[in-house]
Amino acid sequence: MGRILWLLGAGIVLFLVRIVLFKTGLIHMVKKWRRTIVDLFHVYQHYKVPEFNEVQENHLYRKVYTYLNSLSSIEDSDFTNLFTGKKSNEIVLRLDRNQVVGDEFLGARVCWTNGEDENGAKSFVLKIRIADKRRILGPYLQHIHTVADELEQRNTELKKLFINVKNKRWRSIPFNHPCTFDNIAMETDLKNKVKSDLESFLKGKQYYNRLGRVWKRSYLLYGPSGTGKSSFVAAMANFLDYDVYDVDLSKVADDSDLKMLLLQTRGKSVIVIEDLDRLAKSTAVSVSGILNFTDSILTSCAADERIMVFTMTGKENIDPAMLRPGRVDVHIHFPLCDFTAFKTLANSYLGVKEHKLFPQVEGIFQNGASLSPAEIGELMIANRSSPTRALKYVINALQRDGNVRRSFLENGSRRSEDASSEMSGPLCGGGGGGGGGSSPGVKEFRKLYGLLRIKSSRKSESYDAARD
Ligand SMILES: Nc1ncnc2c1ncn2[C@@H]1O[C@H](COP(=O)(O)OP(=O)(O)OP(=O)(O)O)[C@@H](O)[C@H]1O
Ligand SMILES: [Mg+2]
Repeated sequence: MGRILWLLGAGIVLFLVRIVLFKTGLIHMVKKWRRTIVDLFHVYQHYKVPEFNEVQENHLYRKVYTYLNSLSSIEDSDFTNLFTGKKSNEIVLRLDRNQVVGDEFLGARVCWTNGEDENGAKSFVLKIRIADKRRILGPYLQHIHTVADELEQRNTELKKLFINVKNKRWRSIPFNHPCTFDNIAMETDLKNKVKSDLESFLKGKQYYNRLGRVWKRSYLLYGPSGTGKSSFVAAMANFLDYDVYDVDLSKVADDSDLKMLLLQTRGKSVIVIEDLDRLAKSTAVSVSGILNFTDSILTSCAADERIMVFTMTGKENIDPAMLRPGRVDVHIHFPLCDFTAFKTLANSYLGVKEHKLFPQVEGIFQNGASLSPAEIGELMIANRSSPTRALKYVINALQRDGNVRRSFLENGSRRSEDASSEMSGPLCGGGGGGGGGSSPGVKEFRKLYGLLRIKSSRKSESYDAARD
């Protein structure tokens, strides 16, 4: 009887201890102690996965990052970061600096530490029992690869914009620029050509590989300010569903920094260098350094499936080597507004397809006045509540500034003609683009390499297809 009572008492005590441990959370502390004690009886081996190896991004680091952040054990950590996810109501967990997270694989326990040293160099450190290493290390890393690939596949709709910061590193933010080919005012013909060019690039991996070429394509966008070059880059990225790397040359110390930045870019991305003609003069990076960007030896070290885009106001000030065939595949001119582009803008900004003031606007364009789509767009946005008022503002601006612009361009054009008798035709684009004219050097180059010009009209000036 006494024995039964004793057993009953012991059972009740155990039950109460259990309730206390679980209700108060003391159980976690007990587990931690147990683990610390067990750890004392094992020998461990550590593996470091740095974010970068010398210059290149270590892809395993990214995979481990994706994998660890998906582990449910993060939720049990003492401390972790919370961020908003893709959707506004979604919360995601992210490892904090030096946070340790445990994982189990094939019955073995491993630990990861999210390390960062005082110089900001990041790495993950895997701690694994020597006794388990031989059995699980290989399959475990393979498992991380597979899970991370699946997760990345699911997250592909989240595009990123990378900006270079100091120390030759990229930092990214979500890229959600609203610009698409649909809302860019541009000749439909030209737009379709660019789209099909991009589509055939997307499909061309095997073709490029067979030719022994790096799978990349480069574009040169040139034209006056506010004509939509940057918007076009965003539209390209949206069309391809690619990330964007925006190279800020003023933050690049020299050519070798530029190379290192390129080597860290991932595939499926658009790499942009804006305002090349302005920046090339004022930065520490040389034209030859920029040319290396398109150089096959260098690019073959980096990821495939990349689009390079250079923007500039005019081609005259640029080194002809930059325009050499095979270096920049497609040249696209962005002219000032003409009447057709104006109508596209009126439709998208004011919702107006036809208007009694249109004939007057057309007349002004026919007289040669023009403004950039950005200037016209701004006037339309500011007066969007009244299309008639908006159009009157546009007419005033065209009559006032458009003619100033035209006379400026005419003078510029005369200067160019003085400089070389070989210079032919108007400045690129019927609207009178500021930089469309080909310099004599460029012209010679075109003749020499027999570059294909798709058309010879004004439209054609917009799309020089110097294909492979
Ligand atoms: N062709 C266009 N169609 C529609 N909107 C345009 C067009 N061109 C410019 N815009 C509008 O004008 C603004 C400026 O355009 P954007 O920055 O793309 O011009 P840009 O050519 O890159 O100019 P810059 O040479 O000064 O960098 C954007 O907000 C864009 O929406
Ligand atoms: Mg721009």
